[in-house]
Amino acid sequence: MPVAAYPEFPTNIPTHPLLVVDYDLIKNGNEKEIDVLWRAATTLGFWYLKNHGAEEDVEKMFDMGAETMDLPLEEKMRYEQGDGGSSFGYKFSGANAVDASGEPDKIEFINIAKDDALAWPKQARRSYPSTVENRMESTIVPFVKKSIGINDTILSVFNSKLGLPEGTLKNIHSVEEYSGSEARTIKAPKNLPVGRQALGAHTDFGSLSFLQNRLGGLQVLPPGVDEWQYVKPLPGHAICNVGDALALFSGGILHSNIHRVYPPPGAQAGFERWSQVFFTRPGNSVMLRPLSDQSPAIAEAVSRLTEEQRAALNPGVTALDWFNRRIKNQRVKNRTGPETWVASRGTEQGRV
Ligand SMILES: O=C(O)CCC(=O)C(=O)O
Ligand SMILES: [Fe+2]
Repeated sequence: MPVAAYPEFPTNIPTHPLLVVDYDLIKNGNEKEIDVLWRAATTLGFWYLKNHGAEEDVEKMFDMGAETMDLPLEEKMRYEQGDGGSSFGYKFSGANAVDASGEPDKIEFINIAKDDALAWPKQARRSYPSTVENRMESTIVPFVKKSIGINDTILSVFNSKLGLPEGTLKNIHSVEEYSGSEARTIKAPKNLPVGRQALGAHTDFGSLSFLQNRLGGLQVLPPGVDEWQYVKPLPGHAICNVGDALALFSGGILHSNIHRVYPPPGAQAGFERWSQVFFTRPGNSVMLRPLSDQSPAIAEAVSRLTEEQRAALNPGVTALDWFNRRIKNQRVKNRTGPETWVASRGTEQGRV
């Protein structure tokens, strides 16, 4: 469980400064703040979000995560996500590869489907450990609803900036349709060897990620830069980022950036590292493609691309297929060789 006071992020380690976006201002339509958000989303694709109002919900999710990870491994394994490409449920440490050599990851997490949270007390997709189900009403449903509200607001800003007909992005991320949207609580053990990847380099599969972490370890490889850089956690600030689906829908205008998780730097390495994420992903049936027919700005962006880039933005699959392929090919159990890693890739464009 996150502790009250952690050692500071070391001052001698370079970090990548993210733009800070004030959610309150965004919600109130402040044009200057919307421009900051747009700049962040179309350059690195990562930004800090303050005044989002979800701090207490996130703390409770961390408590739920601690209760869940404290269960015996045998009990957690009854809810494991499996090797078939589904994400919901528990993932044990070492289930996924972190690179093309098949080196296993060092994190465990619990993924809870937005569909299960919203259907509660009915079961929509699957069952979860008692520590999850006992906190569904008090902790998970409020966190999921708040995260959906925040990500929907951001999607509506992108919708208008992209010149899409009103409600286009909201409709393809409809809460009614089953989707890969989920809450994830992650635990990485303390004292990992320096330089050992806890979570391999990746772009996020879906549209928007709303992330909270307390210790360093998250790194980004910014466009045009060859060195990985830490993103420093700031108290009270979420870290938000664009995922692959939005990059494809927007014809590459919105940027889904590669990131990974290393052990926390300096004295922070001696502590368990916890993160809490909500991933907004498109409805399962939605085709991933640039929405050029609905936005002159997207059509224009696509017209400037090379044939190869255009093909990469048109994978010809639904969100569900995209998502399943990426998850399935990450699993060490499904690995045949480096080609399995390649098959798990999204919009990284060969950068990992
Ligand atoms: O733990 C973190 O800081 C990042 C986690 C992440 O990138 C992910 O779960 O996709
Ligand atoms: Fe990620």
